[in-house]
Amino acid sequence: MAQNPWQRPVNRNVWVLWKLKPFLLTRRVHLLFYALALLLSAASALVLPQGARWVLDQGFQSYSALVWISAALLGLGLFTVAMRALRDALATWIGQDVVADLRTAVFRHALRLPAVFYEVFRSGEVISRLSSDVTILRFGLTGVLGRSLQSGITLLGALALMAATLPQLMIPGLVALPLLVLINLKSGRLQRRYSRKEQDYLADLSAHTEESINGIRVIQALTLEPQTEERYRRDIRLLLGQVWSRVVVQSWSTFLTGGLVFLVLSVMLYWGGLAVLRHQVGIGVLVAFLLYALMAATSLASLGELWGSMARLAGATERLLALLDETPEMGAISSAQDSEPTHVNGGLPAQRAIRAAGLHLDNVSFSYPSRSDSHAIENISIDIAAGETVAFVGASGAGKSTVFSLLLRHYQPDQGRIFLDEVDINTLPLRSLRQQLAVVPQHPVIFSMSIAENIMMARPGASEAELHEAVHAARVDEFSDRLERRLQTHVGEKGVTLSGGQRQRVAIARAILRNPRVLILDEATSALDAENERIIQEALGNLIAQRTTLVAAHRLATVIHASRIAVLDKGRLIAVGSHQELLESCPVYRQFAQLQRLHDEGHGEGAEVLKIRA
Ligand SMILES: Nc1ncnc2c1ncn2[C@@H]1O[C@H](COP(=O)(O)OP(=O)(O)OP(=O)(O)O)[C@@H](O)[C@H]1O
Repeated sequence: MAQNPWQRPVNRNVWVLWKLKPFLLTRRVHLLFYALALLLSAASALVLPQGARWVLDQGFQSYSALVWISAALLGLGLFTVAMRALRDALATWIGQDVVADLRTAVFRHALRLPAVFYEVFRSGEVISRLSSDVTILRFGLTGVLGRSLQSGITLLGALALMAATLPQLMIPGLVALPLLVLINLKSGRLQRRYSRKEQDYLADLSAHTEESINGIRVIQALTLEPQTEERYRRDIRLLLGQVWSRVVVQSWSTFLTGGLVFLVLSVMLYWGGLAVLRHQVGIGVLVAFLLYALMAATSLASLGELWGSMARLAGATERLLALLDETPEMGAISSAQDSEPTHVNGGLPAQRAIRAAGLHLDNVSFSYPSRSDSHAIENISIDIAAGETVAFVGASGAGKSTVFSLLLRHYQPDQGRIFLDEVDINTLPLRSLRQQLAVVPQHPVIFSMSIAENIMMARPGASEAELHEAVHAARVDEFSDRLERRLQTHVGEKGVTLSGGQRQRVAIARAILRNPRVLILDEATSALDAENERIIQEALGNLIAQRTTLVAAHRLATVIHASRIAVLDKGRLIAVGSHQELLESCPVYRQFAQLQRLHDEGHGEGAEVLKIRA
């Protein structure tokens, strides 16, 4: 089972439920009515044994008394069930509302957690918390808390009325009480432990399920179905093992508590019966007392059971609230207006009237938190003028994507600063920074919606004309026009119905529509064939001409268009210059160019470009 710091919150105390107070307090009026209904339903239930006492002692003495008593029983019964119905309806209402708020708050927070968080925390676990833990909370808040309160009130009321009716008969109950409490405490503790593990195994199961379904093609291609199935079975077995242990403890506890309660009741009946036989007390008094004893015992047993459920509830609450305690990214976007790109060129077509931005990296070093012992990039300094196109080349793992992640502030440099137009990006609001940048990643993320919606998410307020302009510039229309529903075609989960190159074109259209000041192309055209890459390069040419562009590419044909080329080697910037300068002065670049030439000649692509430029 995977271990990570977030998986098992240390403190599982039921007092964690207190932390739900802010969510509950927004429903004060409902809570007030709920408390009233709870009190009244408990009180009316406590009156019933008094009615029984009266019936037995006086009810059968005249016809009119019998009529009155029957009518009173009907009235009291109706009142009790009405209060119960009101109590349950309010509990459900409040519980569902609170859970909806909590769920929204956690989801909202999860959207704003930094990249570092998701490196350690598997997305499946976040999903598990938002689904299975929320379900526990939903049933817990509506059922467990309400029933605990009801049982608590009934227990206190029944004990008080027992003491008022036949105090001496309470002795067997008082003797058995410590034993009952002990059994309940012990079983509660054990159940808590098992249910905690149960939740962790469940989180693991969801994470594995998500991973397997997401990677289904790899699993099928590697014929790993039996192994994956076996892992799933093992997860289920572990989960069931915990459930079984919990059920065994629960059953033993129910059996022992129930047995003890009936023992006590029998002793009470025997002693009380002797007093009735000796005419020391009326039969109605004894029946009322025994009814209260039964109520007290039932409430106590249900409180014991609820203790276990309360622990489950506390665990689920803690797991959800632990997410809320995580620190969001610095300057996280808080409202919808915050994330809307606010371009100065308003309704103008996307490509016009945007000012490029200058960039300056000043001695930047960074290590990923999970690999703090090695630098992903080290002492990088570079000045990039507004409107310039700089290509970053270097072997896989040299640090190209890391530079881009730092620019987007997904991570903070350990050392050094990054300036956008001479302003330290850390001093910029995140919204302002990110709306000036657009990234076309190597593996674009496509959502399960239409092609148009996927592109429009880059700028939700864009006009139809702007959308079509971006679609055409990125050559999306070349494949969308062949589809029956054109841009309205649904692309399936993660865009499975599109090819890699088509997904890249959708991402390029997004960037064009976003209309940024700095464009980042991270192997953006790697999945395109030479012909399509040439077409897209042309389209990007327009876009690139008016803004600062950073390109990471393995293909020389792509890199060669840049104004300058920056060569990265194991996280260090070892040379910056034009293609020709680097060919002459930088052995690493020369080797890269040679390898590319061989590759391009081997594939018959790009060689032309190389010859013309070199
Ligand atoms: N999230 C991460 N956690 C830990 N280490 C990482 C992470 N992402 C990248 N690295 C490491 O940082 C170094 C730089 O990676 P980066 O992705 O920036 O390289 P790259 O030049 O973009 O490579 P490629 O051309 O293969 O995309 C590599 O050693 C990589 O293993």
